[in-house]
Formats: sequence, structure tokens, C-alpha cells
Amino acid sequence: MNSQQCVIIGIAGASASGKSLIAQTIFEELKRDLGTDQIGVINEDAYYRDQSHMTMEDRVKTNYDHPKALDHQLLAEHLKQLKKGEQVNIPCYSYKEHTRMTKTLDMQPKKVIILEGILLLTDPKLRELMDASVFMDTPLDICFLRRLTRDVAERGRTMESVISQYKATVRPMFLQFIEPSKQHADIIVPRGGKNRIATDILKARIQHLLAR
Ligand SMILES: Nc1ncnc2c1ncn2[C@@H]1O[C@H](COP(=O)(O)OP(=O)(O)O)[C@@H](O)[C@H]1O
Ligand SMILES: Nc1ccn([C@@H]2O[C@H](COP(=O)(O)O)[C@@H](O)[C@H]2O)c(=O)n1
Repeated sequence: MNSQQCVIIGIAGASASGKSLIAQTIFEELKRDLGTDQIGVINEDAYYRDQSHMTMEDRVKTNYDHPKALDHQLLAEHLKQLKKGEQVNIPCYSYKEHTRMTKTLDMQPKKVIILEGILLLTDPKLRELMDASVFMDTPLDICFLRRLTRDVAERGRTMESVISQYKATVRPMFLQFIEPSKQHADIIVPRGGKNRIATDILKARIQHLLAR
């Protein structure tokens, strides 16, 4: 597989803006045409730095919304390897343990990679690897409400911890890093992950890139 055959679409935006939902929808709908093994989703969160050497008390103090919390270097290397037709081992991340797990996920090269994560568009070396980029422009109050529900239900958090983390780091880092990165997006998607027209436009663009 040469580099022309690996299309990478980057989807960024606030936490709980609908990045995973739109990525998953595109994955499900395109895998019917392309085949399950020819399209994959990579979550930037898998590349949070390993903190297994730290105590839980220290892990919870990390600012997870600052670019330095993520190993973008490793992510960029993996994307380059996939583009070259090589297999990669993607780290698995635990939001409950705030660190990487020992297991990794084997990913074989694919025709299409959908990359989703809050800080993707802040990094020029990642932008360089994308064939198209998207920013989910969901209102921040809606994102906060969705995050509160999701983090309590799925990420082992209390309501109080979600609220204090939001005030201390999530909102300030959104304003400092994530929101300004919108200028780098090719497409800005209002309302969230259920935006049908935006989903269709992205699918059509992927098909167009594959047909080059
Ligand atoms: N348009 C929408 N309407 C209702 N719920 C939504 C919508 N988009 C996302 N959600 C829900 O909000 C939560 C966060 O969405 P998700 O796609 O995981 O966001 P992100 O990947 O940006 O953090 C999930 O529980 C998801 O099911
Ligand atoms: N140990 C961690 C790691 C990350 N987070 C939060 O996850 C958010 C990004 O993931 P989304 O699916 O919501 O885009 C980010 O805002 C981090 O604050 C965390 O709480 N704990």
C-alpha cells in the first residue's frame, strides 16, 4: 500500500463535542463499502503519556487538556508507519487509572484512518499528515453537560470531580489551545456528532480522495 492509498481525516474540537460519535458514524457507514479491515479510528487519547510510575494522587493532578500531556511524537510516527503500509501497536489508555495499560492494540495498514482528539489541530506535524481536517463547533455549555453525564457513567468520575476539573483545566485549556486551533480546520461542523449533512460531506470527500 503506498502513501496515496492511506487517507487520514483529523477530527478535533472540545471534549464531548461529538468527535467520537461522528468518527464512529463515518466508520460504520464506510466500512460497508470499504470493508472492516480497510478503515480504522484512532483516538488521540490513546497517546496520553504513560504515568504508571506515578502515584494516583499525582496522576489526578495532571493537566490532561494541555498539549504536553500527549505524546504527539509517537502518534505522528505511527501515522507515518501506517502510511508506509506498516503495522503499529496503538497504546490502550485507562481514564480510571489515568495511565496507559500494558496491552496494546495491533493496527494493520488501512485505506482510511479517522483520527479524533481535542488537541490534534494544535500540532503542525499532525496537521501535515492529514488529508482533511474537521473542527466540531458544538456550544461549550452543551459539551460540558454531555461530559458530566458521560464521565460519571463511563469514566469512573464523581460529579464534583468533573466540575472542579472543568473549571481548573478543561475550560481554560479549551480557550487557550483548542478553540484557536479551529483556524486550521478545513471544515467546521456546528451542533455536534449527529449533523447528517456534515457526515455526508466528509464521507464524500473520503471517497473522492480514495478515487484519486
Ligand atoms: N448530537 C448529540 N446529541 C445527543 N448526544 C450526543 C450528541 N453528540 C454526542 N452526544 C453524546 O455526548 C457524549 C460525548 O460525545 P462524544 O462523541 O463521545 O464526544 P467527544 O468524542 O468529542 O468527547 C456521548 O455520550 C455522546 O453519546
Ligand atoms: N486521565 C484522563 C485523561 C483525559 N481526560 C480528559 O479527556 C478529555 C479528552 O477526551 P474526550 O473524549 O472528552 O475528547 C480531556 O478533556 C481530558 O480532560 C481525563 O479527564 N482524564
